[in-house]
Amino acid sequence: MKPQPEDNVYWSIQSCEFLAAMPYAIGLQSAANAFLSAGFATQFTVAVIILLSIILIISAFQKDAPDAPASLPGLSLFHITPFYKKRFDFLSWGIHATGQSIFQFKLLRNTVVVVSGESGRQAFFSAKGLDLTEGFKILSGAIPNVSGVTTDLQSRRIATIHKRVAAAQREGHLNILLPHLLEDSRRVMERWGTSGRFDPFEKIYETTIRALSCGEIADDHALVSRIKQLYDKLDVGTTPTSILMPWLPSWTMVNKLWSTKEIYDIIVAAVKQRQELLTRIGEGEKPQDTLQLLLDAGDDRMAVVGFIMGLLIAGARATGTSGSWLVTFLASHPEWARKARAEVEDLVAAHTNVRFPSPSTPVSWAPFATTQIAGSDSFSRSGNSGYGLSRPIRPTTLTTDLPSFVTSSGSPIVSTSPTSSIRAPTSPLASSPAIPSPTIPTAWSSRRQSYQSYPYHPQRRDSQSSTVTKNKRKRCNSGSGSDGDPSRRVGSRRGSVVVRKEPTPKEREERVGFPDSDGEKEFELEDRVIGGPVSLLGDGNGRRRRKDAITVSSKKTSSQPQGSAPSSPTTPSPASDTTIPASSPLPPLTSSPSPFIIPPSPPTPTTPPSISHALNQIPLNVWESPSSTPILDALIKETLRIAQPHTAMRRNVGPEFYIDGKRIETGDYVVYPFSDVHLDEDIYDNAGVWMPERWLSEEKEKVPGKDVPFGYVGWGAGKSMCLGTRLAKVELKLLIAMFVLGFDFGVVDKKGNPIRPGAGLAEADSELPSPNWNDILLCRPEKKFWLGYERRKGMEL
Ligand code: HEM
Repeated sequence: MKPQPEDNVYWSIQSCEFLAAMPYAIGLQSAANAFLSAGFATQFTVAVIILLSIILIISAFQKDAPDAPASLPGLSLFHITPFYKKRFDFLSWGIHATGQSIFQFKLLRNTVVVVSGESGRQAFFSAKGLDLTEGFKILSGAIPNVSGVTTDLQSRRIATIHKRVAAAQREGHLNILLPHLLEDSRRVMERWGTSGRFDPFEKIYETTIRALSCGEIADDHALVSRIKQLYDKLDVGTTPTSILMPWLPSWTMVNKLWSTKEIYDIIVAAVKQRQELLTRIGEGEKPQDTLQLLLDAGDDRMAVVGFIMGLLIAGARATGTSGSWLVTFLASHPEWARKARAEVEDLVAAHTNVRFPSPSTPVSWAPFATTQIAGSDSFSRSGNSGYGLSRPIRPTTLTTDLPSFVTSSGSPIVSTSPTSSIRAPTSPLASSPAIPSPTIPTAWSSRRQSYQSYPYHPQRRDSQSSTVTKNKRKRCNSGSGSDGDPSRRVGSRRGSVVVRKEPTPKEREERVGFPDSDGEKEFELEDRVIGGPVSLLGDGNGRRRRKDAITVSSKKTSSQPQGSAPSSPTTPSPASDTTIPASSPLPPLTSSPSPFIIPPSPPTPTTPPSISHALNQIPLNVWESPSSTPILDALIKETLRIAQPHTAMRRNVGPEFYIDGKRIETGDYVVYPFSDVHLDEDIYDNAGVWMPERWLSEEKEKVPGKDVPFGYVGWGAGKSMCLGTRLAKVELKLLIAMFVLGFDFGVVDKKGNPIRPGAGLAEADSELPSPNWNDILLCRPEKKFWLGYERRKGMEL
């Protein structure tokens, strides 16, 4: 019987025949043949593309639920690249395109909800279900991905890491770290030579490695540079494909894997090296650094490696980036560099026995009279005037301030005599080179040696310490130093006792405040070494503390507990105090063969005091006290506001909840761009302009964002505040202090010419570096720039 058309089976067969014939009709059969005969890589790629297309088509036809955030218009495939490559522009566009403060888009199968506005921000930072670690996993690709070591960590492991981060920032540990951080900055800056130019985004990062790792890495410059390169490769390898499809064997993915492996190997080798050292020295003195802290806490090797790998990104990279921007802003705003320099000089005057000359020392900056090279960025040019410019920062659509022109001319006039007259500077920055006292001993030179005393250092000298230490102790105990003149005070600092002529009240007054760019000042100080000891005591736990600083004067001999900074943040009175505070953290000195430290050599009376030596004497609590460092604090705060392009990323681990009436499903990713609050003109006047003064207003109500919930999020907010704030702030302050005391500097173009306003104001202005919020990690401007610098005459780093 002939099948009838109504017969379902008949029509099914007919349909099948038709479908079977169709590929021939449209050429798909030959495509299928080509696909089957292609290699695996092609087959794989084609399969992925087909799969993605299906997902995209399906998602394009999905309708938003009534209480769901508005979806971005357009095909979601086109949202992926801008989210990673032009994030600031993309998110701003999203808000305009949807007309909503909260919207969503798709990253393949992942829903990402973007939150903005005050109430959205409040909900975002307070929501219990929003998890930072889960959010970063998929949305940020810059973290080296080693499952179980840096990613996919159990919450117990994460809690342990947080505990260790806190331990690494306790006062005792920071006190130990402080001189090492200064020494790192000194070594890095010493390598720059006396003048030249450098790319801050390449060079500043090098100073931030030690605090979160160990001497084995931080003391090896080649290794530090290599790590920087490898983390840069991770950044470059962070493409949408490598983040969203990590299983796709693309070239960037392979590169990323390779870099991750190399970083891993470097850190594993350093940890192994330390463990071998510990076996060798047995009960002997252990190194005192963050790695040791982790090992002492009983963490296994993988936990230690994970900590260092992860925090070199979360911590060292963030600190390096902020440091790079800080020096860049200072280079563009000499008036602030001057203020920072004056503040640090005041700290030195108030808390140390080192006397740099009066801030009004007459030096006109003549940069680059001699040419040296920092890294490969060499250039040569003859002497010229300094840079000076207040410049606007315009992340995208932002307002500007008016540039002000400052200039300098002439050659440096540097006195080498402690009693010479000093003329006022004409350069904005070149205000106060050191007139080194030839009689203050350099405890720092001995500290430099301490770095050679690591057991793996080729020049280690183990056994020379005890006699030196004993001899010095004897000299000190003789109580020499009192010459009966009450205006002279005597202090003991690491192997020396210094007699200093007390400055008159007028002289003291002149040292305080910002340098007077026109005024003429004279200053006279006398420093005389009369010998000196340092005694150290162990604390019974294998750690040594420097014993009391010994102070001898015509009236009294006093001692002060050592090794701990005074707990009160109040600033000790400067020279009127007869005791030189002994609270600055110094590497412990001992007669035992330490793997970390060797005792100081006898003081060399002719060596000038170095900046790092001076800064090291400033107690930790002074660095941390807002009343001691208002300028440095304002600089940091403003820099984090305007040059931190962070987008906070979270995943809702459940349950679902609402933000601004819009439902956030369990599993959704939620992001909040910091630009939403930090560039908000309603909170910050001239929000796009770098203006540290906004944080210095004496009237509380004028401090921006004071009454706005989470009005400033530079260190995070809510339950995910930055856990490294304390360390990062100290690191940044030390960095600025070293830089402004050691150098005159300014922004230069590729030919090495200072970028400054003048006849061609508009061009010069457009040349100046301005944060690029589309660069999601560094905020680095698209146009390359350099900082030109010249070492200040007479200043030892
Ligand atoms: C200038 C340097 C630094 C800046 C600007 C900075 C900024 C931030 C910000 C904004 C957050 C919150 C991120 C978010 O909400 O998505 C954060 C979190 C964090 N930071 Fe920092 N940070 C810096 C240095 C450091 C350092 C040195 C460490 C380590 C010692 C560190 C450890 C962390 C950790 C562990 C978190 C995650 C906290 C959590 O999981 O709740 N940071 N940081």
